[in-house]
Amino acid sequence: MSDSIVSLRQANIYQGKNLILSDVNFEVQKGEFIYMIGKTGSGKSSLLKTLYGDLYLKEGDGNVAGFNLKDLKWQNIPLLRRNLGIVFQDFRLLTDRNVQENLEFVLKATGWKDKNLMAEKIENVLSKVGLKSKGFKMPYEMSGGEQQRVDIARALLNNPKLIIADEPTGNLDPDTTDEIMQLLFNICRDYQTAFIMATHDYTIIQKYPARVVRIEHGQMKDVTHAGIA
Ligand SMILES: Nc1ncnc2c1ncn2[C@@H]1O[C@H](COP(=O)(O)OP(=O)(O)OP(=O)(O)O)[C@@H](O)[C@H]1O
Repeated sequence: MSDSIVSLRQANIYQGKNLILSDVNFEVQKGEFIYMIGKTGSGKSSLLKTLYGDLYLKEGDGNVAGFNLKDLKWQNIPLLRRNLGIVFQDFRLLTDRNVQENLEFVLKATGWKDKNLMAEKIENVLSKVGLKSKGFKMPYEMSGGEQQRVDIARALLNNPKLIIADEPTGNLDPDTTDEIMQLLFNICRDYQTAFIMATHDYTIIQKYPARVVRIEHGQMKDVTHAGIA
């Protein structure tokens, strides 16, 4: 079986009629950690949205976790998302529900029914992110770092092959950023989960080196060995 989790070939990425990125060729293998850098407005989010089916791939070929982006029907988008984890800068937790209920909400929405299995799974992902027995907490009772851990736990619920993280440390102080980066790298190593992480923070990349792609002038380039400055 192929270990390719993402494959884009000669992909052109549009926002409406505007061509944002052209001729993108991008491969991600199982268990790979990749940083995506680029100035504000360069097209990072547009690319990530294409990978999780929020933007339609009009030109070129694309495959993500076994789903062909080119003939992805809207009915199949939830199925694609079930194979991915998505982590945002602003956590996006439901503020009127506790941690347990936030996670249960996602499980139910993705077809889980058995109460005991759901409780087991929730305990399992919370322990993976170091929040065992914190299920009763409300989001507003938690620090930014803890909320980001819940967001990561939520992304892990369906054992994704790929986690897409759009600036996951953007709202965190340097110490908490460190904790979250260690957590992401541990998940990548222990479960062979691939990561694509958009970031503006080059100190993270220096501290936790991995493959780097840069989005610039409507193109994507692999700059891992070229330096990031
Ligand atoms: N919904 C939209 N409709 C039309 N154009 C959009 C839309 N979203 C983004 N764009 C445009 O697409 C281009 C790329 O934006 P995108 O959000 O992908 O950049 P980015 O690199 O993720 O930026 P940032 O680092 O600020 O998040 C920008 O010119 C932006 O104005």
